[in-house]
Parts: sequence; structure tokens; C-alpha cells
Amino acid sequence: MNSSQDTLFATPFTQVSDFQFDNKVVGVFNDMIRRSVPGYGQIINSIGDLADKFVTKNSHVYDLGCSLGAATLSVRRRLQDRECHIIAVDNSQAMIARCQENLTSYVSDTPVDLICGDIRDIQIHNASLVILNFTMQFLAPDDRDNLIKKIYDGLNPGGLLILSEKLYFEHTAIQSALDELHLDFKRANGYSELEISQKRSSLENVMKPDTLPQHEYRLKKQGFENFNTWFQCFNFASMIAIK
Ligand SMILES: C[S@@+](CC[C@H](N)C(=O)[O-])C[C@H]1O[C@@H](n2cnc3c(N)ncnc32)[C@H](O)[C@@H]1O
Ligand SMILES: O=C(O)C(=O)C[C@]1(C(=O)O)C=C[C@@H](O)C=C1
Repeated sequence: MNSSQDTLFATPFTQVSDFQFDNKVVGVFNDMIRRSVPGYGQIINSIGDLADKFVTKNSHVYDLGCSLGAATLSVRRRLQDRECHIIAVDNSQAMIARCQENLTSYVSDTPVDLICGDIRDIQIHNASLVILNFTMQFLAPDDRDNLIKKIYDGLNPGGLLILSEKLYFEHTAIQSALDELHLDFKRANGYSELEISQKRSSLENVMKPDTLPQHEYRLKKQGFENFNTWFQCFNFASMIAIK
């Protein structure tokens, strides 16, 4: 997936505006997410491995907040002859346009319905896999319960939800230690203090991470009895929940 280097926050702004998944972000997104989210590449690969284990014949796979289609492509590579259908959704028109180009670059017999829309309005049914890879954190906290309930209801028995999120920690010293390790990861990937602090301000109002106990409580409350974290690096985690 080609991408320019992310320098969006490298020059000083008089006022930092709220983060948006617009054309400018789309152009650098692949570089941005790989240099910002520890373990992103491994998570994308493992989503393909999990798809291989959980996706059943003639079922649906949902990639909610698909961005450029990284998770969809990873899944699709593993699903030959499964006769299933992938539904990939994002509410950024710019992301969807670039995602379409990425999907058409690879041949596959698994059809993908690419939908520009809000994941809160999408119906889910006959699903063997639902992916929320760093998407739910951008929803208003009050909308998260309904989304998880809708996913639970739309999954077939034995179906899998993959939920990757940035985490917040209640304990002040733990929060600050893991946050600092994340910042060191960004520094090691070439981001300056200015880039780090301007991006942080830009995300402040639009990305609200939950704690791990909040995720566990929500998943259980909405019906998922089987839940575990399968990946964590610093303050980023990916969870699986099975219906
Ligand atoms: C961090 S990115 C997700 C990365 C992507 N899943 C991946 O694996 O590369 C978050 C995405 O969610 C989308 N998004 C945020 N809120 C949304 C909503 N309510 N409905 C649909 N898409 C949404 C954004 O446009 C953005 O593309
Ligand atoms: O927390 C940060 O600093 C991030 O950059 C995280 C994050 C994410 O988790 O989605 C935020 C926005 C971009 O989509 C890429 C990464």
C-alpha cells in the first residue's frame, strides 16, 4: 500500500484543529498508523490468521472503519473458496475512494461491498467475523454499547469480534508509564516533540479511549461471555470476543 511520509503536524499551527480522516490524512495514513500504533503490522497479519480460523462458508465478514482496507485485504488473502462476502464500511469519502483503488489492485474471488456510511447505521447479519480495528475509540462513548449489542446480535454462534483499541489506565502511574513508552515509540519512529504534541491536541476531542475493564464490562453486558486480550503493546490492545 503506497503512502507518503506523514509530516502533517511537523510545522507549528497557531491553532490545532480537531483530527479528521480527510484527504490530507488519507495520503499519509499508512505511514502514520504504522509509526503511531505499536504492533499495527502484526495485528493486521493476525487478523488474517484469525479469519482463516473463524470465517465459515457463505457467511459475512464486516470491517467497520476500514480506512484504506488493510484488514480487509489481510482477510481476503486467506479466504479462497469460502464463498463469503466482506462488507467494509467507513464514513470518510476520501478513505473509501483510496480503499477502492487498493482493493482493485489485488485479484480475489471474495467480493467486497465497500460502503461509505456510518457504522452506527449499518445492519449486521449472518456474520462469522466482525473487525473493529482502532475504530470504536472514535465513536462517542454513549454510542459504544449499542454498537457492540448490534454486533453481538448479528454474529452467528461461534462468530468472532476483533476489537483493537488504544487504552486508558485508571492508575495514574501506570497510565503515565505506558503513555511515555508509546511516546518513545513515536520518537524512535522519527516524530518530533512538536508533531507529537500537535497531534495529541488534535486527537483530544475526537478519540476517547476506554480502560480494559470498561471494554470487558461492555462486552459482557452486551452478551459476549468469552473475551480475552490476544495482543497488547504499551497502551494499545487487540481483544477477541466469541459469541
Ligand atoms: C484508525 S482508523 C481505522 C484503521 C483501520 N481499521 C485499519 O485497520 O487500518 C479509524 C477509521 O474509522 C473511521 N470512522 C470513524 N468513525 C466512524 C463512523 N462513525 N462510521 C464509519 N467510520 C468511522 C474513520 O474514517 C477512519 O478511517
Ligand atoms: O494515539 C495516537 O497518538 C495515535 O496516533 C493513535 C491513532 C489510532 O489509534 O488510531 C490515531 C489516529 C491515527 O488514525 C493513527 C493512530
